[in-house]
Amino acid sequence: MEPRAMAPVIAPPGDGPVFDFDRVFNMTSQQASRDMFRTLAMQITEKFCQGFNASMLAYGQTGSGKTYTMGTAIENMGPDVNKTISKADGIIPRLIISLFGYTAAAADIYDIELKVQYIEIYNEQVNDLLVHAPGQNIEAAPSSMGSKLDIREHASGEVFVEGANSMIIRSPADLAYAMQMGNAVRATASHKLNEHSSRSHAIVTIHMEQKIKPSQMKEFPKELHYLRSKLQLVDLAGSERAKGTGAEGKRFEEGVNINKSLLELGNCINALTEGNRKHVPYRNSKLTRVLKDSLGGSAETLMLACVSPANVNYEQTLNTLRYAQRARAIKNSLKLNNAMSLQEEVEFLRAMVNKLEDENATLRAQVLAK
Ligand SMILES: Nc1ncnc2c1ncn2[C@@H]1O[C@H](COP(=O)(O)OP(=O)(O)OP(=O)(O)O)[C@@H](O)[C@H]1O
Repeated sequence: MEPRAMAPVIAPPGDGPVFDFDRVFNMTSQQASRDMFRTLAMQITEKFCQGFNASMLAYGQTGSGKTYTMGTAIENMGPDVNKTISKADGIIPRLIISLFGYTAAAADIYDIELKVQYIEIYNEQVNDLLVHAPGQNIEAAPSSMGSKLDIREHASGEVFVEGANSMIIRSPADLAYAMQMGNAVRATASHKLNEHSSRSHAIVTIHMEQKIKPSQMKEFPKELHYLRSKLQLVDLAGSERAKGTGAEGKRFEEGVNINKSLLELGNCINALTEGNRKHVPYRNSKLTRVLKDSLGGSAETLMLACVSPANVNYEQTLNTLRYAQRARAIKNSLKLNNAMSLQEEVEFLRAMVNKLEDENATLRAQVLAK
């Protein structure tokens, strides 16, 4: 969220407020445009692959295009993602392609492990969306849907969702499958629970661990021998005015919880921009607890503000722009995640020694065979 060069300025006609942003995409912007891809997908993929935490949040009123732009609703991605990507596919499928482009290019240098988690926060409850085993029929009724998961923090400050399933991903198809599974579970639940898919915050988290290959140890400085990073992709629930919606019962409760969590997110943003980092109220909602690492932490964070061009939505648009304007003022300090615990370091070195011994044995066998 740190300011970058060349911020375009938009202003409503007359003496209305003026907002500045890093980039503005208008109604003619295409998902596939290089600009959109470079600014959104590539920028955070690059940081993530370099070993920094990264995150992207889509904020805006209901129906403003958050899911469409993020590409959370991956539908048609098959094993060969490059061939199946379509003009309308959003950021996530494009990000998957650049991510696997990197892992292929770095395969001679690092052993890379990727894992994905997919959760939603609905009515202040954290639900796991990866509830099926890989390969299982994802249309089947999810067994553990509705289980309440807890958010915890490691001593290092790293936030994690306790008990959330992690799927190892070895190919773009694995990641697309995980997304499709999560979406199917969300859709099943939304059928049961009053269309809640747009009433919940959806969070995809990708963890990457990179361990240098023994043969490359001498080529790279020690701080690049081990990298661990986390990428969070967040499709926030739609912000809505409470008054005038006529919502009652469950719908009203959902609205209250969405507004409360978005308000708490706004409060954290305010505290961070006021420089009062000791009293950032992360603990006031599940959403802010999960996003603690990404907000005001050591992550590269990008907020996407989705707005409607219609006059009737002027007030909502103004609110979204104000929200994004404040978020933009947060200054994160990027930090490389290359620290290992003593135990991890011992295991890492042991694995290196084993690999070197294996390589030596193979070489010796080859020499003897000659
Ligand atoms: N740039 C766009 N081009 C074409 N169609 C779009 C675009 N943005 C959104 N849409 C369409 O508008 C509808 C609403 O968009 P979307 O579901 O992405 O909104 P949302 O902000 O995620 O809503 P909610 O808060 O309810 O989840 C969808 O049918 C989507 O396909």
